[in-house]
Amino acid sequence: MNEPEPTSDRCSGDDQAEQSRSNVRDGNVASRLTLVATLMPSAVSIAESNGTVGSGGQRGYSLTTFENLDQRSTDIAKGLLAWGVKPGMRIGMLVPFSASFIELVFALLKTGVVVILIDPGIGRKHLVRCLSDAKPDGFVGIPKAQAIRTVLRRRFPDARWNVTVGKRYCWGGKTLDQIIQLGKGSDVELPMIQRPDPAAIIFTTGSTGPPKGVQYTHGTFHAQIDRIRERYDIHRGSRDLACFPLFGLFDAVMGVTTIIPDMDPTKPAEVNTQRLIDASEDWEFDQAFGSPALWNTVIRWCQQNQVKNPFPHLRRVLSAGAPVPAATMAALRELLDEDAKIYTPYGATEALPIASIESRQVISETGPATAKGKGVCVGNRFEGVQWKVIRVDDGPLDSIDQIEELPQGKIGELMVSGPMVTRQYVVRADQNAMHKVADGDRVWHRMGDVGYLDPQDRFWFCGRKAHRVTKGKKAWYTVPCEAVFNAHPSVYRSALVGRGQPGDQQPVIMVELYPEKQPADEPAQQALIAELQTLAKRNPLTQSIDEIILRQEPLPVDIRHNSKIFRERLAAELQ
Ligand SMILES: Nc1ncnc2c1ncn2[C@@H]1O[C@H](COP(=O)(O)OP(=O)(O)OP(=O)(O)O)[C@@H](O)[C@H]1O
Repeated sequence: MNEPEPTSDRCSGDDQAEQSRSNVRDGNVASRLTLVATLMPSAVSIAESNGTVGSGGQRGYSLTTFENLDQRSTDIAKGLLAWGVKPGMRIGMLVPFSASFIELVFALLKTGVVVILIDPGIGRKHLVRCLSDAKPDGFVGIPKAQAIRTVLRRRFPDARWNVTVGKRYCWGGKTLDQIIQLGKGSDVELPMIQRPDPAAIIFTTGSTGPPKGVQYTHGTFHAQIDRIRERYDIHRGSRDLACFPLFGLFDAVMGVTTIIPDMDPTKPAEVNTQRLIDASEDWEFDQAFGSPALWNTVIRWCQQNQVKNPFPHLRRVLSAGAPVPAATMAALRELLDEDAKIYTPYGATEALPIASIESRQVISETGPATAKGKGVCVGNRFEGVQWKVIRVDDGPLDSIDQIEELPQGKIGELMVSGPMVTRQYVVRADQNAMHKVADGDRVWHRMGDVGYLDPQDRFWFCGRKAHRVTKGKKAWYTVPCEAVFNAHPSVYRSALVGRGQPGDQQPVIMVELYPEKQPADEPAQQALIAELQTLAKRNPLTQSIDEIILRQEPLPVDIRHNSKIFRERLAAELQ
């Protein structure tokens, strides 16, 4: 079960000091929660809006202290072990993001099982397929999820350990209450877990093919937590508005209060901003984590309602998963305290966090370069990350001897290594060959992103490797080319797509206009296309792009970030 890990994944000096100071018993990432619970037992760990509103207009919250969270997750873990669940089994989580979700994930980690985590935002079809491919030994799920699991039971032949969070109907297994009772009455010991032991399988978004199941070890989580805490200077006692569910898990082990707002986390663009403002009044949160889609909605709402300072205590905004345009950053800054910082971490499910940039740099320096087609600067590396830009290759690269590292400034594909970089896919394991490069003890992960490094060792993202358009030796990259068209005032967003087979493609630009800028008739449409063609001709990056299509419908994007354009679908429309 213990795979070899690079030496850099071992405890850092700080970790060791913290571990010995606090008697953290093992390498289980959940042991950090136990440590926090001993340091600040009665502090609020999770405040979850419960949908009630008092006579004075205040919203009701269900509160969980760190001690409660630690104790209940231990009871559940012991109950699962007493029932017969074994470390190393794979258990799927089918509980929507909530205090209960956080508690259950810690419980499963304490049990030593491998938690299968899937963002429901990836859609029903992908969800069932991913879960089935992960071959779960059981599920922890709400009644609705267990009912669906029962109907689809042939897809999950090994799923025998099923816990229902709520009322159990005709399907087997136990209820969560029964598990807690079992745990309370049991003297079973929690297993000793080491950092290289597997902790979770987390799925990618599936922007470039079906989602892949990434194996996280406890060490991966430790590295993520340490790097995020250090770089963003996060301290115990902070209060985080968690609009991006998984961050609630990190908050708990950092001693940060998680405030779960009244919103559907799978639809961030539909957030009700007034409810976030209410949460700010109630909790004075100083940190918030959300996707760019969420911040866009917040900005628009505040502008329309002339709300000037919606979150007066907020000092740290983390916006992850996709680039945040300079204009969005500037608009968000307008709403925040002058000292507030807005960070955009860069990374992928397989490797997070890799780099980060702060809004001031984007607004004053890198954003204008992005608009000219230089790519999106995602910032400099987190400590412990190593990266290389190598010549683009569409095939596997088995070992480090097969790569060709490119000089600074040249566009190639990015590969990374470090303790936060996962070593393998365990679902769609065939993809390991395409993404992993062996280098002695170390494994490099090929991000599937193209771009270049600048003289300050910052990475400039130029798009996905799979989305580049090629003709002979010539390549067009999505982000730089699209930026040229996005600069036109009528264009909301655009997508570069190839007509034909890779290596012999014609670049085509598909354009989504602002709704109010739709041309009224055919001549107006032709005039707009001509303007865009002139814009293309003026820039060496795009001068060979002749074909421009104005789409009537919006470009297809992922729901999770509302920004990852499904270019494969568009390409299929063209063929
Ligand atoms: N700050 C950022 N700026 C630009 N792009 C980003 C940023 N952060 C993440 N990304 C993009 O998101 C990708 C990682 O996304 P994720 O792990 O959710 O899966 P995916 O790559 O979209 O899906 P799949 O691998 O299944 O195709 C990165 O490789 C990069 O392309």
